[in-house]
Amino acid sequence: MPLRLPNINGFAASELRGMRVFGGLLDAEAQERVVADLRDVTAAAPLFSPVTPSGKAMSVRMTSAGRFGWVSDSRGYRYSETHPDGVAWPAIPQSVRNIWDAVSGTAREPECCLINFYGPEAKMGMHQDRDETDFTQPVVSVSLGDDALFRVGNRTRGGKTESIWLRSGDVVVMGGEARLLFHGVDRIAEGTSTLLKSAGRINLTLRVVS
Ligand SMILES: O=C(O)CCC(=O)C(=O)O
Ligand SMILES: [Fe+2]
Repeated sequence: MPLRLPNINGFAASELRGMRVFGGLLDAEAQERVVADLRDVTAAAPLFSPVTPSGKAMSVRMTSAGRFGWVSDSRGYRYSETHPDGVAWPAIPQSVRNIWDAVSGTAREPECCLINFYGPEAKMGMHQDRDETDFTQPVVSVSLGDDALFRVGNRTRGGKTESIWLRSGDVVVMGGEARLLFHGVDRIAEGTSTLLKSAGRINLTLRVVS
């Protein structure tokens, strides 16, 4: 996929190793709309604490919206059409789909909106997003709530990395050459945002799965 640098509503993307970073793409009202819509999602598909295949509890809590949700347990990491409780995932809210439409640069629709909730102590180790079928399709990440120190590495594990703080309303497109870069979250800066009722951060990742 060619690397496009769109200018959306006056927002020029900055770049981090080919990831496009739209700083402050969502204004306060847009952020509040998304958070309100996410409350409906988590009411139908509650946040759960995933366990890695090796049996370690992840520090983030998660749930999903869309046809597929991402799950992890002793059987491995995978996409599933049902929540661990057995229910279908709720639809991806329109407020979230609008973000995808603005920045993804693809005609495909997102099939999964993974919702990660980071408490003040949560982090996410360096990983690639590679449970999807088509790596020409981007992953779009939306940050809400407290700031997060986001680290980007290389296409193989290890090597030099670069970090940026992601703030509430920032949107990152991991596409093209940057689609398979290792990335993770080292820490959350507690109390840097008042968007959420409690301290912490929500990150959404929108994905084409099939
Ligand atoms: O929280 C973030 O900014 C990144 C989340 C992520 O990499 C993932 O869910 O795969
Ligand atoms: Fe990821």
